[in-house]
Amino acid sequence: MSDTYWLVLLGRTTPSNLLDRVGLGMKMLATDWAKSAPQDSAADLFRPVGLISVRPAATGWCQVRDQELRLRRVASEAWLKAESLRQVGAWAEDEDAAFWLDPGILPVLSPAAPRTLAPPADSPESSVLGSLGPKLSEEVLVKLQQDGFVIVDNALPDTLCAMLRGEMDELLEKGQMWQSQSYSQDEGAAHHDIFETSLDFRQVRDTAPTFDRMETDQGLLQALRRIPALSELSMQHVRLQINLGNGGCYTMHTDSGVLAEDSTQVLLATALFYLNDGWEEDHGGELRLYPFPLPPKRIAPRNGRVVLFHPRMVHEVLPNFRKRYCFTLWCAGAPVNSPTEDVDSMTTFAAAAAACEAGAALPNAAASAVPLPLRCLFLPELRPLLVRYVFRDCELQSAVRSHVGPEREQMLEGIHWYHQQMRDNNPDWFRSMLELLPAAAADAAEEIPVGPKQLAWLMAQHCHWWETPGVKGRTSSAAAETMFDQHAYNGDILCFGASSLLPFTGGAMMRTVVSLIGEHVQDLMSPQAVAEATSLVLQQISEEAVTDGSCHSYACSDGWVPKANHGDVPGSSDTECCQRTCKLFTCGSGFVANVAYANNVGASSQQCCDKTCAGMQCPVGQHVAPKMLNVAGTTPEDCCAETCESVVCEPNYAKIAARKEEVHPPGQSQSFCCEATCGLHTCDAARSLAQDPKSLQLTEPSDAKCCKSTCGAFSCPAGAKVPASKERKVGSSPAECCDTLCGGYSCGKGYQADPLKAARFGNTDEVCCRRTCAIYQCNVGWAPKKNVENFVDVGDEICCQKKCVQYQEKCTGDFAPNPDANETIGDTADVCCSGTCALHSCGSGVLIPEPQVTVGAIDELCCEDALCADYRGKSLVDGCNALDKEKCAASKVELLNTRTNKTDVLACAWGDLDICQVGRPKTARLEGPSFGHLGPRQAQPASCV
Ligand SMILES: O=C(O)CCC(=O)C(=O)O
Ligand SMILES: [Fe+2]
Repeated sequence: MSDTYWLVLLGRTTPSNLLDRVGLGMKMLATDWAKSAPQDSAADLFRPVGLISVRPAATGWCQVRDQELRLRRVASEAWLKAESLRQVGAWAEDEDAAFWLDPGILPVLSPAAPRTLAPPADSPESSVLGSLGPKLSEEVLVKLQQDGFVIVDNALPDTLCAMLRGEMDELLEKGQMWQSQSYSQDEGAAHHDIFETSLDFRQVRDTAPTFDRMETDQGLLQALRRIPALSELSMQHVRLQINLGNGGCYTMHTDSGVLAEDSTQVLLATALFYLNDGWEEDHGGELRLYPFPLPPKRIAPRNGRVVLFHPRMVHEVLPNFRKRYCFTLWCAGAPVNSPTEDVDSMTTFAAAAAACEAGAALPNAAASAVPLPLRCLFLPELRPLLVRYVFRDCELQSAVRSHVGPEREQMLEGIHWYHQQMRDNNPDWFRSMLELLPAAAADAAEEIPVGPKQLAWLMAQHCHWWETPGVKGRTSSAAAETMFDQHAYNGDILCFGASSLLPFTGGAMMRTVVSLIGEHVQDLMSPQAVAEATSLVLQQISEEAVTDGSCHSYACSDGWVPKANHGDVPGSSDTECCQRTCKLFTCGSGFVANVAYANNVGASSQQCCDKTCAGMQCPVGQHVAPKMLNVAGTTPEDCCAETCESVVCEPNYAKIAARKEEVHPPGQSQSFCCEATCGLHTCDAARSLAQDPKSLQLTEPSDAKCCKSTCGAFSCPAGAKVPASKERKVGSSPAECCDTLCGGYSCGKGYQADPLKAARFGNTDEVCCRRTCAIYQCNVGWAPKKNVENFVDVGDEICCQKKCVQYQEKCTGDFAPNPDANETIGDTADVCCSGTCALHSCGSGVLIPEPQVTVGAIDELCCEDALCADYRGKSLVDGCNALDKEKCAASKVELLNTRTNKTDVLACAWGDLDICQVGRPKTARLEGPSFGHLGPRQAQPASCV
């Protein structure tokens, strides 16, 4: 295919001879276009007056030199309708004075041409998202603009990703996130395992300072503003999200809408940032985009990856099995005043297209040139509707697996109803064509003749997700308006003008399309052209039908649809010409019919039915719920319910073994899974029965199963008896029931049986026996007595004899205490005390004065000279000693009697020892004066004291 294209110039003057210079085919084409061009009036006829060959420049735009235009103008004078030229392109203001043609007006099979982008701005300093700007290259932005989405890897450095994960973890931990809901907070169903938050929730800004900075960060906005349609981007809204796994996922949805209830700030771009280190396939959680008419696209949530897309693009998150981090920047323009009309809930494509065009805020008014309902293919606002129809099964499955809670059923009913409405309210041919587009778009786009592939390709190329605002003189989309501008439209070989019908007839499906839209074509073409076109098509169709005996004229029966190449297949029966639809199929076991597939071609359970829960492998402790056995379901959440296995029975109830694997009815886990045990049974006490502790876990309680005889009914052997405490106890043996009586007990050594205790319970010496002296321990002051070993009533008096230590205090009078005898056995003064001199009889001399004071029993201690009494108490007794014999007799000595304090005068006399002595001289030795001491003195030499 050549890169050179022809611009047809229409004018009101005679055709220029310039046209002669081009080939005949091209001239005919131009003439055809001119015929179908709308005429201001009959007199004011537009004709093709010139052709300019154009070649797209590197930017994708086509440049037509001013010089060349001028040349044509000179040559053909008034041939150019300036306004229409302005409408298809823009006059550049630069000195080149070149005219730039929007690629939208080029023949539709031309390669896609990107728009020019604004030049890149300097990356903002200290931007958190600073690393992102350089990644959003021209190529990336162009791709985004065309496909409606783009994936950018390594957009954020690993260190930043780790830090952001940390802040998100902290938010979750501190209760700063809410459970995600689909649709709206009030009426939506909960998304299980997903938590979200935004900067204005609680203390999120303080806890997550890096995210806080992101709100005003220019890194992303500045790059996106290079796309003309996004040049007004002014702010971004930060949304954080953690998915805990367990299959948590987001249902299919779009992000389009307004940011806050009181504002009409419209979202213009969504940026999803992923922070999942080490993502692997079995972690799940991929994003699935529906860039219709392109087929759905799965995108792994890899660390540092950013996915940019149009908020109107339907998307979902597939079941996720690991903690998954994601944050979103929703980019919006300045607030606008007129609210967007809600076309999202409409079910008739044609009506929705009409509503779009009526809504002042919607840009694609020019699409009205295309027959309804085909117009909605070219109105990006309606893409979500088309996606919801084509991927209706996906939408239902997505809603099932992503929600929990009682609202889910209601929601599913709503979605199902919506799909049915779409089916009922739109023509079959259009719906089947819609369904062909994604597969067709996935194929290479080169092939001709024209069919759904090209239509899909046409949509993808020329109906861009974002429209270019602000092109001179225009209020709506450049691409769409150009595409459907009447001039361009009528010159477009694919847009159903008379000459464009033929290529479609190559395929039977498209022939159907053409014949069905025939009536609409009338709106666009002169009656004559329509008549020609229609007869041409019909002629060709009938020729084919007649000449080749093909299925073309065969109408399929109910439940059958034409084969893809219907017109080319020979035959005249359902089996030859048609394919069975699921409407005729009866689902096999393990499958259940789904009305949504009724019109699908198919004749197998896989094609026509949903799997029921019957084959589901439920997790441990769960089983397929009986009510789900014949119901569609693909996840354990849909299909499984708790079995008795995981139920904990209340006390005195036991699990019913046979029901372990069974699912219990909701709210009846106890009554269904558990049965009473003997723990609940009351035994018949009147029959001396009591609960058998071993039976507590037994089920089906009865006296026979749960009770045993009590000891009250048992007779113990001699010497034992049932104690009162065991009377109600279960038992029937001496060991269980009987306690020994003392009468049956043999006392140990040192003990004697106590007859008084014979009837008492006991089996110890202490309880049953009396102690004998044999084991009696005498107290201090007592010593064991002999021959009393068998005495009972033990005590010191009986078993022991006194020691002298007890007697000491009685050693008085003529006796004195004798500690030496303390340990001696005895209880008399003779044995225990010391005798004093009072008890002594002197052999010579006389007893000393106060003899009880002195312990002793010999003369030396107890006796003194009889004269001692005279001398006692006298002093200076030696006053005679120095005198000689003569003086002696004449001398006297005065003695002081200290007791009486009287002085005695005593004569000296010559004594036997030839010394002068006082009085009657004696041999007794007189010690110095020492009188008056008290207390016993023992072993003192006898002296006069
Ligand atoms: O988690 C994702 O990948 C997408 C989340 C999303 O679509 C949303 O929050 O609107
Ligand atoms: Fe979303």
